[in-house]
Amino acid sequence: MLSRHQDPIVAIATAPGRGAVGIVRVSSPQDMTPLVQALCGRTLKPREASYLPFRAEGGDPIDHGLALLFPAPHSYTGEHVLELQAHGGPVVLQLLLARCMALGATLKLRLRLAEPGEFTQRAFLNGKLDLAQAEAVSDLIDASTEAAARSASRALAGALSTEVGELRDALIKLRMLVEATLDFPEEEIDFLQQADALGRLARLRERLDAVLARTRQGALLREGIKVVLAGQPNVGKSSLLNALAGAELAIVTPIPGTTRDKVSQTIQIEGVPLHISDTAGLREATDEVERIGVARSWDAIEEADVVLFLHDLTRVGLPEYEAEDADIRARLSTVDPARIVQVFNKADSTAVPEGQVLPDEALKLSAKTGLGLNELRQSLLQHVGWQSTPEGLFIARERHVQALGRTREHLALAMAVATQAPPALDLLAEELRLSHDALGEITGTFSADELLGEIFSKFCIGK
Ligand SMILES: Nc1nc2c(c(=O)[nH]1)N(C=O)[C@@H](CNc1ccc(C(=O)N[C@@H](CCC(=O)O)C(=O)O)cc1)CN2
Ligand SMILES: Nc1nc2c(ncn2[C@@H]2O[C@H](COP(=O)(O)OP(=O)(O)OP(=O)(O)O)[C@@H](O)[C@H]2O)c(=O)[nH]1
Ligand SMILES: [Mg+2]
Repeated sequence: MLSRHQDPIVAIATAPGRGAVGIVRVSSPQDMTPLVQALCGRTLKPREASYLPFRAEGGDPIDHGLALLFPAPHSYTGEHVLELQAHGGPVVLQLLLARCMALGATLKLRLRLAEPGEFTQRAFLNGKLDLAQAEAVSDLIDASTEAAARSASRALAGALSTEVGELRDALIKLRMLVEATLDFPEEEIDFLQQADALGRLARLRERLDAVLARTRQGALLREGIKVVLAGQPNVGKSSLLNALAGAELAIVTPIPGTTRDKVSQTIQIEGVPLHISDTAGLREATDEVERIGVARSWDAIEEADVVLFLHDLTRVGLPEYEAEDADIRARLSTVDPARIVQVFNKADSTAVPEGQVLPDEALKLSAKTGLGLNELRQSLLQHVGWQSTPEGLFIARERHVQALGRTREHLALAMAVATQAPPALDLLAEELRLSHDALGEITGTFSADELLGEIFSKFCIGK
């Protein structure tokens, strides 16, 4: 039975709507000469643009455009690819698409509409791209900042894949040593001493840590961070959101309890997306609407990467104000302190109470004048471990960070086993296998054959 991955697929490749040029693209594992002949009225030279009419059923042209044939395997998908580059009107492109589908039926090609990402999926299945590169294609298209686009392009060119590949090669060498000792005990390979397996493990983990750190940066750039503005009513949360966003997004009034719903906006600092939420001031709510708003504030705090706990400098020290702040502090005690940043707002005001000593790490700023906002921005980036635009940054995903984390865990377990005397070789082999599996998830290239190939190419099995 033919799998759905063997069906020819077709889609409009360009964005919907009007455009100067629009492309309909077909990818097929089978030769496309009959389709090309019927549609273009002639055969095409490989990888050469031909200007010709795209013919409707009766022979009339749907449009005149450029046809391009990329014979397999030298195409984006690794299959035969036909591109019809037409005028970019939505109706023209729909007609071309429908014509391809109709010809597919007549010629019994099993041609169907492509699913989202299916051309790139084929590129992955045919080894044109690995999984991390395929993901980078999508990240490049979705990039909303220059930094994101540049780093997605680097990932597409294989920056993450290369790093992972180097780790994988080192891991395979280690596995070879251990598996060989297991499989050929008569060889009496004392791999621990002779091959310095422990040293190799330690070096591998060091390299892994370096890749993990860079991958985290890449993931930050892609996923961004969730920042929540929290604190008593009237401390200036909405004013701070507006100041950071540079727009009047949330309503600001001197009336405590102005904000009731969560107001969110994504801004960027040094290309890192910050998803900022302004929330209802935290207090014992006086009505049903506010009560729900405050409950949402707490939900937002739970989910945040960073909580900006805002205070009002003009009121610090006042007994009633301090009592309210203490209540909030008590409830915030369940939140990891590393996620909380203390911010004292209204530093522009002359009414700052005398003799007030602020915590060392606290930030003083003014949402009104913008004083201290740059320090806040830097502090936010620092808080999530952003290192100012390192050269060669590649975009990455939380999935990659997680996979590298699991790779590291199994490596640490392997090290623990290897340090025992005598080491339990089967356990060691298992932890290394699990580590290798986790690493392989990133590029999607893991296969047992690869490992066996390495082992048997280096050892003389006939001995
Ligand atoms: N018109 C058009 N532009 C496009 C694409 C496309 O499919 N069509 N792309 C995609 O959506 C991107 C380019 N990606 C591509 C990747 C590989 C090959 C290709 O033909 N590869 C062959 C030959 C390589 C070579 O000549 O060096 C190969 O891999 O063997 C084509 C496009 C962006 N621009
Ligand atoms: N002097 C001074 N006043 C400020 C500053 N920031 C905010 N305010 C004033 O403080 C009052 C409350 O500001 P908001 O931004 O609405 O405060 P909030 O924390 O969102 O209040 P709720 O929505 O009620 O929780 C307004 O009158 C602002 O003009 C500041 O930096 N300096
Ligand atoms: Mg508000």
